[in-house]
Amino acid sequence: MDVIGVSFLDPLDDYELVHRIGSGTYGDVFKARNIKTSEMSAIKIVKLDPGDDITSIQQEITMMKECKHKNIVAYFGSYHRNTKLWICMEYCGGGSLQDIYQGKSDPVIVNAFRCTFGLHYLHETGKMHRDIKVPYQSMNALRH
Ligand SMILES: Nc1ncnc2c1ncn2[C@@H]1O[C@H](COP(=O)(O)OP(=O)(O)OP(=O)(O)O)[C@@H](O)[C@H]1O
Repeated sequence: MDVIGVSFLDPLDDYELVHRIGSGTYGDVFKARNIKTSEMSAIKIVKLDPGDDITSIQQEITMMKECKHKNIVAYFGSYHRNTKLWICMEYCGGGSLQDIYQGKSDPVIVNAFRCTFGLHYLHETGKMHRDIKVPYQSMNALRH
């Protein structure tokens, strides 16, 4: 079973695991530090057993690799070592977009996010605002 486009080197030569962030469908996700650059990373570690269907995980890797944009989580690379697949990506410490959407985050973040809905409205109505400000008050659920 070969996952395409992964390294067979030891990921622990490049990354130091800091702590476990959580777990998802495929395995645990760890916060990690790049040993050379000190850059923080999130690493998904997936246990692969012989005969496992790797189609979905391969799709996830391919999708991450293809998406290169400053506002999309960056893909750093993957390793297949022993029976584990390590998928390394940019660490996003701000919580999930769903938390922000539901107003469960820092008021500045929630309100900055709310502003993007305002921008959408302005663009739809053909208007441009050149001095958007972020309010710092209510934590009501977002209106959109
Ligand atoms: N790049 C990241 N930076 C910070 N935390 C992350 C990152 N990717 C995942 N996490 C966190 O790790 C945990 C597991 O994420 P994972 O993507 O494996 O599963 P999920 O999104 O919770 O569910 P599913 O596997 O069904 O998509 C979640 O708490 C998630 O917020």
